[in-house]
Amino acid sequence: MELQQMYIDGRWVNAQSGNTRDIINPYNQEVIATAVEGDESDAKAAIAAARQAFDQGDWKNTSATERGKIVRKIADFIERDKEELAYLESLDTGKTVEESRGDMDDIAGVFHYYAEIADKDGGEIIESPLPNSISKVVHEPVGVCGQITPWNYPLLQASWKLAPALVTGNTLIMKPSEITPLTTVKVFKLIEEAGVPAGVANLVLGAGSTTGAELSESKDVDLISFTGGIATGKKIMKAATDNVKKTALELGGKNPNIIFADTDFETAVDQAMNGVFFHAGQICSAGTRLIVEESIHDQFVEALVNRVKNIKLGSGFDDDTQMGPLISKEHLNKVIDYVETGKKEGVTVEVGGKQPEDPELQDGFFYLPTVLTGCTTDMDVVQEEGFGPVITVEKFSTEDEAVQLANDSIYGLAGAVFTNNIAKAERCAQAMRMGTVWINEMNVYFPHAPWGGYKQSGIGRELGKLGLEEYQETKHILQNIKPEPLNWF
Ligand SMILES: NC(=O)c1ccc[n+]([C@@H]2O[C@H](COP(=O)([O-])OP(=O)(O)OC[C@H]3O[C@@H](n4cnc5c(N)ncnc54)[C@H](O)[C@@H]3O)[C@@H](O)[C@H]2O)c1
Ligand SMILES: C[N+](C)(C)CC=O
Repeated sequence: MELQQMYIDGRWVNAQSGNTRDIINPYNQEVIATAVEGDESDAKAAIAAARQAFDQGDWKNTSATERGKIVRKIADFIERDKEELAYLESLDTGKTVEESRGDMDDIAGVFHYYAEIADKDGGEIIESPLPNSISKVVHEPVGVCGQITPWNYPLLQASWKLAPALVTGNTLIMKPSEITPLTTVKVFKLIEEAGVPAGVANLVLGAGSTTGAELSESKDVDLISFTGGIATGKKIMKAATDNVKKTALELGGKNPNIIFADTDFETAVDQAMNGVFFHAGQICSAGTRLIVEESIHDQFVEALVNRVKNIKLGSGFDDDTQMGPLISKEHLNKVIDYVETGKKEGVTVEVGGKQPEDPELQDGFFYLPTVLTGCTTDMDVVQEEGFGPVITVEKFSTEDEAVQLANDSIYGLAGAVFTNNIAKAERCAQAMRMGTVWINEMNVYFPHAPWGGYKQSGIGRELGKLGLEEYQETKHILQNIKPEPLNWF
């Protein structure tokens, strides 16, 4: 594969230092590509290009219709190159190629959605209390946007930032996770092909502590939009204070899934599995905290365990693989430590709880799908985001208790409730302090609906109209149409 380069001011460039980084396939640890490894100096060059393009370029004054057309082209190109993108995403992350194809459909959908709504906002005339005046509210781009993305959904998370930033007339610098840059590099080629002017969209590659930190700290960046872990989010928020940047944070989750006894049993078991073992649980909104009504707890756990034993681990490119590896050795070790913590806290490992022994999986970063019972809210395994194929099971006996357990968390990203009593489901959904609540559903998201977290799961929203507004300033323009002296002084 060709060297993965940065895209700065309309040119594909190497790092100023000349450094590079090997990109590793998590299935077998083979080097799949080499990427240039930028640092602060490359990030500064990209910020300068974005600043110049915003302050002196035409992008912000290009009509929203025209910007929408260009963003629509990006969507079309993603559809055209879907197979290549899906291949790269699976190679880089280990997820099944079927999942990656689904991601690519979602990603094209995000670019289409924002292309479509780009020119639907003509501002608003509002009532003015002053005589002879016109009062107007308009939206304008924020300016230069830093965008930092994680490794679990590399291109999906990038699309949630790129599409709204571009249609609203901002300029941007994106920094993908240093371990999964492949699809983001490819999409910048499509951005170039679609005719986005030089300097408007810039790509830097490199570690968070260098390139990412520079984007968060720089006084020339007006907005920082970050998706990733809570610890990094806190650092970014602190770094952003210096020039009071706008800050949008999409952070982690520890997402409860409440199962009432009156639910459709088989559906709830199936959805609970999907909710946590999809992409080996490396999903911010994974339903890793199962909260089951006491009367069906044992039966539910038994059904879950029986099915979990049959999950097929393997290469994302094999048709029968249901779950791929974890992203890296470092992350695998975190998941191992997380489960060991649970064991020390007294949980029962019903299934899994270790790495697989299958000789074919020894080169990859695999961990067995794991079910832990006997869990209580005071345990670290229940409170911390494990970000692996591990589900903790708690019991409840009343609706109030279920909601109270679900809300007992520093996180508030997403949650689910399974019941056939819709009034009860609605009451729970209202009481659950989370940015998304699914009723008899799990892990669904689409461009029209806002996504984001309550509490420490983040600040702001992506997707939907709110996801567009993150990239806009709001201006009130008041015009006196019959100016006269006030004669006050
Ligand atoms: N809320 C959401 O929508 C959402 C979506 C996907 C992932 N996530 C969260 O992301 C986390 C997993 O992703 P991760 O391990 O890549 O997260 P991470 O925080 O380690 O890294 C995310 C990005 O931040 C960069 N970074 C690291 N240190 C930095 C610093 N000091 N300054 C600036 N940038 C820095 C990294 O290089 C990477 O690009 C999980 O917690 C998951 O829940 C949240
Ligand atoms: C936001 N989502 C669900 C696509 C990915 C979270 O990790």
